Amino acid sequence: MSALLDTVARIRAEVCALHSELTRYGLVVWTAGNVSARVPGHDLMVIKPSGVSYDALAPGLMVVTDLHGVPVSGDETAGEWGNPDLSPSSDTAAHAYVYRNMPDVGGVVHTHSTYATAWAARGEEIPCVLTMMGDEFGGTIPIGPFALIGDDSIGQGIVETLKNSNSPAVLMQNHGPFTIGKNPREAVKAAVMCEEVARTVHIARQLGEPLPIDQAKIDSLHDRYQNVYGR
Ligand SMILES: O=C(CO)[C@@H](O)[C@H](O)COP(=O)(O)O
Repeated sequence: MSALLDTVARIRAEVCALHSELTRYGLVVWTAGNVSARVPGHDLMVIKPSGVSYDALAPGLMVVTDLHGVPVSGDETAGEWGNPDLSPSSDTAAHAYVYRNMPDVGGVVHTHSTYATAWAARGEEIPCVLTMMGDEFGGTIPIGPFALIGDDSIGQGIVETLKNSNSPAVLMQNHGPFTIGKNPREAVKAAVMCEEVARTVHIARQLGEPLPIDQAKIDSLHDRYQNVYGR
């Protein structure tokens, strides 16, 4: 049990700190965005509490839930994880559905970053017209279906859209980006990159028609960035 407690404490600190990246890169306003992480080897996840300001977050406020989004109570965890006054993020069901159905995913992020959400509002995928998109997304950033918040609907849309895609980002229609990664830091990185390319392609569109990149070249970019870059 103590190894698990240590692991959860480390992940709570990591998830808490990663929310600073959302504010640092201007991806969120007020409390509208969240990061979660899987607890490896356990049917547990750690996620931001709902409605708490980013500057008030602390590791001990991160909520531990099972993979159905149900908070794990203090009784079950020797009082170490319970936050009786805090609810997990309102997007918890979506994050939990992703962890249940995508076993390789270790982190999930949701924001309403401006440019990516503007593409989502139009229901338009972002075409792969930048080498940075080939690198990070391996193609277009797809649109997911419209889904209401609160149950598995958003999670189903994320999984259905991303399971056959290279992209770690999906723009849920009329809502905003959800990103995944093998760990929460990678999911945050995808959220940062998603907003950056959404902004750049939007600006390019104001000036003319962006040039597409051949799929073979996109595949080459993606392979290099995923397997060679930074190693
Ligand atoms: O999309 C929405 C609401 O429309 C959510 O992303 C919330 O804005 C997240 O708030 P928390 O419950 O995570 O504080």
